Amino acid sequence: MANTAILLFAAGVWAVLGGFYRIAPSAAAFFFASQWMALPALPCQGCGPPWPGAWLPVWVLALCGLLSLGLLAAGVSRLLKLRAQRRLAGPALALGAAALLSGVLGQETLSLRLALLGMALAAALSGLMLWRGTTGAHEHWPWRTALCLPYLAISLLTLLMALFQPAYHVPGLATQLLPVALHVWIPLSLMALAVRRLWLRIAHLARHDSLTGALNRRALDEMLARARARLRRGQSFAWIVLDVDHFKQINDELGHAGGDAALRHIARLLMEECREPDAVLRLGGEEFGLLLPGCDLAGATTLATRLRRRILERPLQWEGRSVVLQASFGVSQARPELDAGDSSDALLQRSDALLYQAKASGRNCVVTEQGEVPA
Ligand SMILES: Nc1nc2c(ncn2[C@@H]2O[C@H](COP(=O)(O)OP(=O)(O)OP(=O)(O)O)[C@@H](O)[C@H]2O)c(=O)[nH]1
Repeated sequence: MANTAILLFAAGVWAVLGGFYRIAPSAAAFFFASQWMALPALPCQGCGPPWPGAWLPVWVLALCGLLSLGLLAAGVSRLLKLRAQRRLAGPALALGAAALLSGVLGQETLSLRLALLGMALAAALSGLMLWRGTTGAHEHWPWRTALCLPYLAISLLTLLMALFQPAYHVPGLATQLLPVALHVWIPLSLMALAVRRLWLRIAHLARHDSLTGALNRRALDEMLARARARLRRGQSFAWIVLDVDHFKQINDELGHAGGDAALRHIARLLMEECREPDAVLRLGGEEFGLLLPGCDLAGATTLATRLRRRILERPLQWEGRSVVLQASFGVSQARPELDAGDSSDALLQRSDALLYQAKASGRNCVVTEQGEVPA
C-alpha cells in the first residue's frame, strides 16, 4: 500500500511539473506513464488484492516492468536531450517483443526470463544515459554516482533473476530495497535533476541575450566590477565597443528576421575570434562590447582590427543572398586613475566617444585612444 501511494504521488508530481509548470513536459509525460506502468509491475512476494498485480499472470507483470523501465529510459533521453543508445534500446525492444510472443504462446518461464533480461538492458540504458548526460562542469561525480546507482542495482538484480531465478519476486533484503530505489529514489532524483536544469537555464537566461547568446548588460555590470577590482591590484583590461553600420538599412532590406540573423551572425564571429577570458556582450540593438581582461591597448587594437576585417570577409548568408556587413569600433584601455572606482563608467564613455568618431569619419574603421587605425 505504501509503495502504491508513493508511486501515485510521484505520478501526480510529474503531471504537475510537466503539465502545469511546463518543466521538461515531454520527459515528464514519459515519467508519468512509467510510474503508472510500474503500478502492477512492483515485484512483491505474496501480495494479494488490492495490489494491482495480484490478478495478472506473472509474465504480464514482468512485461509491465519492462515497459515501465523503457518509458523511464525514454524520459531520461528527453530530459537530457540525448539520443537513446541504439545498441541497448534495440535489443531491449526485441526482448520485449519476444517475451510477449512467448507469453501468448504459453511459454511463461521463457517469457519471464526474456522480460527480465529486457529490464536489465533498459535499466542499464537509463543509467548510462544519465552518466553521459550529466558529464560536465555543473554536475559533480558524487551526485552523478548517486543518480546512476539505482539503475545499476536494478540492472544487476534483474539480470541475476533472469539467469538464476526466473520468478517475479525478489528474495531477502532486495524485497525492501528495490521498491525504495524504484519508487522513491528514482523519481526524487529525476525531479531534482529536472528542477536543477531549469534553474541553470534561468540563471543562463538572466546573464545572456536570448537572440544572440552573447552576455547581456547585467553580466557586464558584474564583470566590470571584477575587472575594476583587478585593476586596483595592478591588472589592466581593455574594452572594445562596436556598432554594425547602416543596420536600419539591413533591417529594411532583409526584414526584421534578416536583421536578427545578421545580429546572430556578428555575435558568432565575435565569439569565434575571442580568447577564453574575453567576454562578448550585446549592449542593445546592433551594439556589442568586448571586455578583455589582462589586455592592453595594443592587444585590443589588434583584435578590433582583425574583427573588422573578419566581419567584412564573412558575409551573412540569408535566403540565398550573400549580404556584406560592416562595423565601426571604439577601443580603449582601463586606467587606474580614471576607471578603478566602484561605479565608474568613464571607460565606457571614452569608448563610446571613439565609436562616435569612427562613425563620423566614414564608418567601417577602428578608432582607439591613439587615433584611427589605418585600414
Ligand atoms: N532586427 C533587429 N533590429 C533591431 C534590433 N534592435 C534594434 N534594431 C534596429 O536597429 C536599427 C538601428 O538603426 P540606427 O540606430 O539608425 O543605426 P544604423 O542604421 O546602424 O546607422 P549607423 O549606426 O549610423 O551606421 C533600428 O532600425 C532598430 O529598429 C533587433 O534586436 N533586431
